[in-house]
Amino acid sequence: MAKATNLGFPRVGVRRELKTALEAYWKGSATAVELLAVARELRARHWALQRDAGLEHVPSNDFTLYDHVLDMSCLVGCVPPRYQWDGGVVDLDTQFAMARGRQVGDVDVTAMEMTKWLDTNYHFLVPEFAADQTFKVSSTKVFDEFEEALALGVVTRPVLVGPLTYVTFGKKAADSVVSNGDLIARLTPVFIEVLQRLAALGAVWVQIDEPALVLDCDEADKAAARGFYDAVRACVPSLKVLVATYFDTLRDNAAFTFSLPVAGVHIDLCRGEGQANTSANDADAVLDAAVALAEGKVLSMGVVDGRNIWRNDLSVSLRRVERAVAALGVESVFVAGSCSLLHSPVDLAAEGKLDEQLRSWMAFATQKLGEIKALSRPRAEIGGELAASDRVQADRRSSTRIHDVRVKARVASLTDDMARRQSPFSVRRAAQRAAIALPSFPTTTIGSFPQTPAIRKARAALKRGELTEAEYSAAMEREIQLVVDFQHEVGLDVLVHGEPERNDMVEYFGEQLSGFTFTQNGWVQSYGSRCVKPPVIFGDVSRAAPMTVRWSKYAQSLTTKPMKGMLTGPITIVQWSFVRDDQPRQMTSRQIALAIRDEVVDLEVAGIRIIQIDEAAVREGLPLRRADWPAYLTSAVTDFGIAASGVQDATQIHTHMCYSEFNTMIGSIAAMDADAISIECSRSKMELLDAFASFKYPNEIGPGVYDIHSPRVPTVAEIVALLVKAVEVIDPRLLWVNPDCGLKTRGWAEVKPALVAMVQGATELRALVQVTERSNELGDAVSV
Ligand SMILES: CN1c2c(nc(N)[nH]c2=O)NC[C@@H]1CNc1ccc(C(=O)N[C@@H](CCC(=O)N[C@@H](CCC(=O)N[C@@H](CCC(=O)O)C(=O)O)C(=O)O)C(=O)O)cc1
Ligand SMILES: N[C@@H](CCS)C(=O)O
Ligand SMILES: [Zn+2]
Repeated sequence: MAKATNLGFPRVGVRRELKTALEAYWKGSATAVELLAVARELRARHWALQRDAGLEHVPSNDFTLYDHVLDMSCLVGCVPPRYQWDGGVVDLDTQFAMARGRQVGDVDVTAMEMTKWLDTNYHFLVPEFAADQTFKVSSTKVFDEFEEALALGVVTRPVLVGPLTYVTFGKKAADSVVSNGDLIARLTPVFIEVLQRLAALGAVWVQIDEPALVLDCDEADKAAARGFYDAVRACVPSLKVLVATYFDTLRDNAAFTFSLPVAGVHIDLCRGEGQANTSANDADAVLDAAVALAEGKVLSMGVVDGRNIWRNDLSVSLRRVERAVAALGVESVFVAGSCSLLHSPVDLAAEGKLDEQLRSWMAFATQKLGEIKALSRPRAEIGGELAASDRVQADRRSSTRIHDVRVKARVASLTDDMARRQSPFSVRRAAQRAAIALPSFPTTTIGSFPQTPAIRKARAALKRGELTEAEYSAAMEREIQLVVDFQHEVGLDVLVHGEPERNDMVEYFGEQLSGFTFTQNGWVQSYGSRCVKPPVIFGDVSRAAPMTVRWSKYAQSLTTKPMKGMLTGPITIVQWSFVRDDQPRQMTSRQIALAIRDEVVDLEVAGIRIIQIDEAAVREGLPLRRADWPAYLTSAVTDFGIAASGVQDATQIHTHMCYSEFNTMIGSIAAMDADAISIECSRSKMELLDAFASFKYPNEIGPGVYDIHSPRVPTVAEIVALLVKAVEVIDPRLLWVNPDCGLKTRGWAEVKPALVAMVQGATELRALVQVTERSNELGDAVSV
């Protein structure tokens, strides 16, 4: 009936083969040839899988060794000067230096900035545009991979990040007056050269990803994008271009997008309907509007959710496909995932231990290929699939496992004052200063310490039944002792237990909360070789028993210094889980907020005086359209308040957020009213602090002083320079000193010197800036 197509497939491999190969290469235990062989094998496997599933359009260049936006920067030769690129083809080690920084011999370069890909937990490397930025074709990857697939008998649809999106998410040098339009114009001949070469190699279709079109778009940027697509049409008329949009609907950009001179447009028909962070969009209305605009074009229908694991309701989706086919004709409709399947785990068949009923409700990337194919076929041919899908949907709807009347009653009985601390910040601050003795510029870390192979081995052994619970606990307690000893030795002021017992900051809580289930191999790439296994929320959430108290209590027993309790907040748990799609996300996060509140109160009762509730993903969850922000932010602030406000004034609540631009939501961050917040700042050289400074953020703040996502060890001078920048804009009495984020991805060899440098930096700052606290009222501090 219609064409079965796909926008992108996960790269890591069902057993995270790419991760293993990359990390071996970085460690020096594998050669580039070995790494590239693994990559080639993965590509071949994934192309074969898609071809064998019957897909007619299979993507290429969706694979990457690190990040597809980094690949674009290499393709167009956008390599910042600090990498001393020779201007030829960007080689492997230059690419990895851009991704991770490099510190070898005399060479010491920082990595490029990394940030979230729209509202996902995937991180991309932010393109950097110099004032006089020029572009030229500087990589052969997209051609090589097209030819590689061709040799295997698959004519693929190469994928490129579109110029509007590439430029929108890039960063211009501070001294630059170049506009997005200028950059798009400079990129146009480079793209045309690439597209001409692809056409010459035999490409029929090319997919140009423009998720920027689901954002609030500038008219000038849209005009520049039109100029680009006009030029492509004129210069490469034989190539059919599919403009792919996803993660939200096009709304006021729909008419513009469908008016572009391209062969097809892909739209996301899964966001909205209770899944996105947006006000619910009626997918039928979105589809009807698109069909009306798609005259003469292919409409690619993103009906299979690329960002969740629930099985598709084939009856609902098929009706939509049939409506589009009736209006546009069979040749003009593609069936597809809503976005690249990059955001889904690879294969449900790799799950040996999932509860059978829950498993029957799920589909991972491999299963989604089957759903796409089924939806492309005539109704008469898929009777069996439709009946099975209807059974699954009915089973899920009527399951008693989903609903818990006690949880619903507790949410219904919430009152406004449960979301507010007892006293305002200035009163709490006085109580906290009396209860917790700290120097000026107190030093702390974000929570995790290196997750060493020994820790992971112990956990794997526990899972296999080779270690008893008691043996595992003893091993984790030894790790905690080690981490506490180290923090004493270095001289940190507020200690952490190091989170050795956690596989992941969200999955760990998901494993202990009712209403969640979790997978064995449901890995999804987060950045580079780093993956997460998002837990699955299938029902009402509650806390069966304390989750972290025993570890924090044990850690506190080892020291007289304050031991910070460590929790993950409700918005982050929702954002980094696969979320139920049968109720609004706000209801799910409210239930989790109550569970976290109980844990916070239990930590306080256990003697923990500082408790951090990580809301690392609160910015990432911000809806893509401004119109949807108020509802999300109001709910997020309330959830945090509910989680944080069960404690006394003297208990200090911290929060932590990473990789975010905060300008857009600084008022809401202030309204969360955490006593202290730590944020990522160092890759952006404290630029992110500007939002806090210009807002006059009222509470305490710890701007990250070194980048933990890079193996590079910072110098004391660098840290002091960043801190001096920070005291220029932030009241010094409010300033904390901490890294950007948790240290779990680093090794001790890097963490030790880095934290020594950080504590030394704080000491030097104390000598440079004396802070006198004359009263509890802020605004009259003296800094010299
Ligand atoms: C802070 N960040 C996080 C994000 N999202 C999360 N869900 N969690 C986060 O912490 N998003 C933003 C940032 C940056 N993103 C990440 C993402 C991932 C990591 C990371 O370190 N991932 C680890 C995997 C962590 C994990 O689940 N570990 C498990 C399983 C370990 C394992 O691989 N076991 C082996 C056997 C081990 C052996 O025998 O030696 C196996 O199963 O094969 C655990 O510890 O138990 C990664 O390595 O990718 C960080 C930041
Ligand atoms: N407490 C967590 C926060 C990461 S965002 C950690 O330190 O890893
Ligand atoms: Zn973080």
